Amino acid sequence: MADGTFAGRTALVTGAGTGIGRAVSLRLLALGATVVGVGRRAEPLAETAALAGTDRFRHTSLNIRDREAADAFVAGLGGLDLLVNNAGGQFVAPATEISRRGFDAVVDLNLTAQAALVRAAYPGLAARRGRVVTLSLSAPERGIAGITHSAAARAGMAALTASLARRWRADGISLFCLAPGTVLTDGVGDELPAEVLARIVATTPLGRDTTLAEVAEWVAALGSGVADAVSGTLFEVDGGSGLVSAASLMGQEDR
Ligand SMILES: CCCCC/C=C/C(=O)SCCNC(=O)CCNC(=O)[C@H](O)C(C)(C)COP(=O)(O)OP(=O)(O)OC[C@H]1O[C@@H](n2cnc3c(N)ncnc32)[C@H](O)[C@@H]1OP(=O)(O)O
Ligand SMILES: NC(=O)C1=CN([C@@H]2O[C@H](COP(=O)(O)OP(=O)(O)OC[C@H]3O[C@@H](n4cnc5c(N)ncnc54)[C@H](OP(=O)(O)O)[C@@H]3O)[C@@H](O)[C@H]2O)C=CC1
Repeated sequence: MADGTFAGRTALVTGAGTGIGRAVSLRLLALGATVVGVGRRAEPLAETAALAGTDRFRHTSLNIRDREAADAFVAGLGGLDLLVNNAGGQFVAPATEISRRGFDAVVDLNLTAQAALVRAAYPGLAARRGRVVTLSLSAPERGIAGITHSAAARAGMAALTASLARRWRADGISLFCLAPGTVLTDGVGDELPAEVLARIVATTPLGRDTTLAEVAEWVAALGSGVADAVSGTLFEVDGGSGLVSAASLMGQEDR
């Protein structure tokens, strides 16, 4: 992306204090954007701010699952050029061991709360002919044993993205999902043991992880408008890992 691509543009990045959200925020800032970063914890956001070293990064503690707070916050932003729906995640467990509350928590985080953010951002996005990029998982509609709750939620978000793309095209709004392969963040390291992660990376057809820089560049590109000839699409930038059974990788195939 060329320097200054995002000059004068404002992006909201959820989960901006860590991993992918931090890398995306720093890339957008480098391209000239004003970035509003949110997450539940203040400390990681402050660390991103220190790394950014610019007052174009504004940050606030916000739990996106707190619907009233999230709606009010997004409404207060006004015009919005880009929403990066990055805050998300799950826990690995056999489907039969996921409690009702556990299922609901993961679906709330990865579908309901994200959808509500997109809805809340609609007036601001329409005012700027903006874009939405939602971080997802590869081929969720094919199923991912071990994280069945998350696969269901991500497939729902992909369907919502496609549905809204049809209608919101008239407002000049484009929406995308981006599914990276394994990105070696602290977050994924907390979720999966190192040997499982190493096995997943080794069996990825491309034979490597997806780098933070690659994910950040893809988000920036989709957010910039270069892909506006399409909308509603889920892009798998995963080295082919979506072609390999996540079930067998995670040892959850029988549950
Ligand atoms: C091939 C696979 C590749 C996968 C690639 C994906 C990578 C990533 O996604 S990287 C992101 C990494 N970070 C995360 O995933 C962390 C995300 N986790 C969370 O944000 C939260 O843990 C949560 C949303 C999943 C749950 O939040 P919260 O509502 O605060 O949860 P509670 O602690 O109140 O628990 C609610 C409910 O869930 C049950 N539960 C929680 N953890 C587990 C677990 N490990 N196993 C089973 N059940 C779990 C918990 O027990 C509660 O249920 P009840 O006990 O019935 O009350
Ligand atoms: N790393 C990987 O291999 C892959 C990751 N992804 C997806 O990419 C996204 C980012 O992943 P990654 O950077 O690796 O993981 P992280 O765990 O580092 O990122 C999750 C971020 O979301 C924030 N967050 C979580 N829950 C909430 C909430 N309720 N409200 C506000 N913020 C919240 C967290 O901050 P805080 O705790 O302070 O709220 C954290 O900054 C996730 O959606 C993940 O599922 C997809 C495919 C692969």
